[in-house]
Amino acid sequence: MQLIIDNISKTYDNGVQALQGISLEITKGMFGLLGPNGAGKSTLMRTIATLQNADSGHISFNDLDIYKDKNAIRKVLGYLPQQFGVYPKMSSEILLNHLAVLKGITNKKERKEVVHVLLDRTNLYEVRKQNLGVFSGGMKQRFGIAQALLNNPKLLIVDEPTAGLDPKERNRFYNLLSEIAENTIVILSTHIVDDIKELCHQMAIINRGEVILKGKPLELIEQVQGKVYQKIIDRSEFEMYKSQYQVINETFFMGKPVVQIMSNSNPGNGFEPIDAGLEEVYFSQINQSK
Ligand SMILES: Nc1ncnc2c1ncn2[C@@H]1O[C@H](COP(=O)(O)OP(=O)(O)OP(=O)(O)O)[C@@H](O)[C@H]1O
Repeated sequence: MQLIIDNISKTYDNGVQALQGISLEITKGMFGLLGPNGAGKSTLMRTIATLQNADSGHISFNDLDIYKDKNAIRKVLGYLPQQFGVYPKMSSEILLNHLAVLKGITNKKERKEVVHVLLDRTNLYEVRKQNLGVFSGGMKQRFGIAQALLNNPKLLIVDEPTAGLDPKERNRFYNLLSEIAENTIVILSTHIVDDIKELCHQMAIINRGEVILKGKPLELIEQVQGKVYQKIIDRSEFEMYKSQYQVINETFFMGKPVVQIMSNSNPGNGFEPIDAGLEEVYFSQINQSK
């Protein structure tokens, strides 16, 4: 199973270059696409989902050119968009049943079974008669996954699904996604570093429409380990540190400003080495590509 994204570019009518020569090879399992707001994640997700065309480049799934045969790809595709609206006065069972009809499950008995299996799998079976309007954010997202799984997809695209979920719901959602990823390609777009850390065996960071780093999270972390230092400073000193060091992040520790830098050797001057993780990988890339 393989999705190949080859040199995809897209400029919107207003002149924004949302994607600039994106190339990625994605295999079975969970792939994390990480980037700040406006990086181009949703544009790429919609493009893969065949909801909009790229200006140039190719995308193929298992040797199938997705633009040449959009229907073929739609048969094997599940998609949870960033803004997923539900009918608030409908129950999850009824709406999922309607959506199943739209996806072509015409046999009533089969449809009922599929709907029940999916509600059960997303932990919504008990609340299947409740109106979607009273669902929490996490429940709505799980319903979003249930509808995306209706056609038993081989490629599942989820666009920023964990924003706004509390830690418990986020964990529950991670469990669901990782189970699906056992035999599916799942592309998870997110600006939340923890999502990638917990779930993905392969990842890419995109910024301003370009892939600025790709690889396996653990290997990328290894590359920065031993090179990140931090120091509590005075707020007024930020600019000075920025001019003297390769600052990757400005953060806080118990309300005090902390500056984090990259350095191949110990910079001294009160800086302490830190155990670098994916966050440091992310910030070092994003801030370098500014
Ligand atoms: N339909 C559109 N018309 C014009 N510009 C657009 C359109 N959609 C997105 N853009 C612009 O393209 C760029 C990439 O947007 P996109 O939504 O793909 O980024 P994103 O990484 O998903 O960000 P976010 O997390 O904020 O959704 C942004 O500058 C955005 O303003």
